[in-house]
Amino acid sequence: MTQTPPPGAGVPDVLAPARLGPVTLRNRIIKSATYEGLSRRSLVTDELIGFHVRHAAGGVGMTTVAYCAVAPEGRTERKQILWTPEALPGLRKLTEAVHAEGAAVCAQIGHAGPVADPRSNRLPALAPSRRFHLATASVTRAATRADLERIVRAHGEAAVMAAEAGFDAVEIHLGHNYLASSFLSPKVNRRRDSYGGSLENRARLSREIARAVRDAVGDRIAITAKLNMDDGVPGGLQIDEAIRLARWLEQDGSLDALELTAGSSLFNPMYLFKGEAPLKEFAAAMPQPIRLGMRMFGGLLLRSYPYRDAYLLEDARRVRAAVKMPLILLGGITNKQVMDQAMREGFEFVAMARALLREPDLINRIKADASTESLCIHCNKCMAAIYGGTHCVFTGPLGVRAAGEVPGPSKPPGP
Ligand SMILES: Cc1cc2nc3c(=O)[nH]c(=O)nc-3n(C[C@H](O)[C@H](O)[C@H](O)COP(=O)(O)O)c2cc1C
Repeated sequence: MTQTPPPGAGVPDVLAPARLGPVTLRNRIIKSATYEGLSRRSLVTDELIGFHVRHAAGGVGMTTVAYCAVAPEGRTERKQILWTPEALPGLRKLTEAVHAEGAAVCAQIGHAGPVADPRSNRLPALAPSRRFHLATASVTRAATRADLERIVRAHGEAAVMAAEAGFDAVEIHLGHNYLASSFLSPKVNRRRDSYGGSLENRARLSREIARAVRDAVGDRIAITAKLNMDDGVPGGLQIDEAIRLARWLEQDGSLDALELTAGSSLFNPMYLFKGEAPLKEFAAAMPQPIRLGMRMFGGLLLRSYPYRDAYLLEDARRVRAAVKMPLILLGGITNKQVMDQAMREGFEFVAMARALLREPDLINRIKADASTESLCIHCNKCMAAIYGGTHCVFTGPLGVRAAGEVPGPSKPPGP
């Protein structure tokens, strides 16, 4: 006689250890990249180490060092970490400190392309095609074939350095209209060569980068990519094409998992986040002349969207149905119920950003009490803090809750 499986049988426990490629994480919860704004002269600082130690001590399975650029012109701003031999000692100190807290550590690698600030970098921003962009108030330079070869190679070299520095994983940035994602976008990519036009051509750069990273490090570390499902802009990449690309990436075998994201730092940043648009705070944090542009046109760029838990789940379910490779659900994961839902729906991992900026120890609190609710209210004011040390405006730079602060009210359920 066959026994009826207990409810939830076969569904992984989000708090139990899990394999990500060659690495075992202590649980299935990943701190997703939130640009820390804590590097100096493109090198690691003690503040950056402290930031990740707090998240590691707070219970996540893996923390992600945000956006480390593979080329000087690919930094969003000049002080951002760049993969150079001089950066290695600091990165090594960081990975050792995170490991000492029992967490794994991933480095997000990429090229900001048209999102890079050319004034800060003192180099023109690269894009598929030459074009003026309101978000950076500048004209991009069309990448040459030699640029693309150099950038693909640089991703492989960055992954080798990451492995040498002790990282457990790298996450390739294929989202938010950064360089690889801007090639995917029919709106931004107007090329007539083999990198433009059909989806096969627009996807070439992303696939070459993933292949170069795999060829460079093999199975020494895990390799993931953060992939847009929808740019959130008319004429941009949309879910049907993203699904085709996810299938190709799966077939290529270059990646151990895909983290699913959405939105465009060029045209529609709030699509990434949902919730309130922190217009005033953002304008105040921007250097001139972007500040002026932000005051005048910011409302066009930063639109508010209603927030709900697991707000990317609908598109992510479609990707889930199309591929077998491990997937990381991101976007409005704030409590155990939503994490359990993600596991039930077949996602292998969840990734979290704002709720962990609000409370770096949220996962430990959830471990102690599964009914714990996040205190994050999705005001998105943390976004405006990225230029001077990313933090929650309520919690402060050290991620400390106010004395006596208690968990907030429940939010509306997700989809
Ligand atoms: C302050 C801040 C900085 C961010 N920086 C990055 C980044 O450097 N790279 C990246 O891919 N995503 C970045 N993100 C996006 C987050 O990784 C995540 O995709 C997004 O916040 C949605 O997840 P959440 O609902 O858990 O916050 C950032 C988000 C915030 C709030």
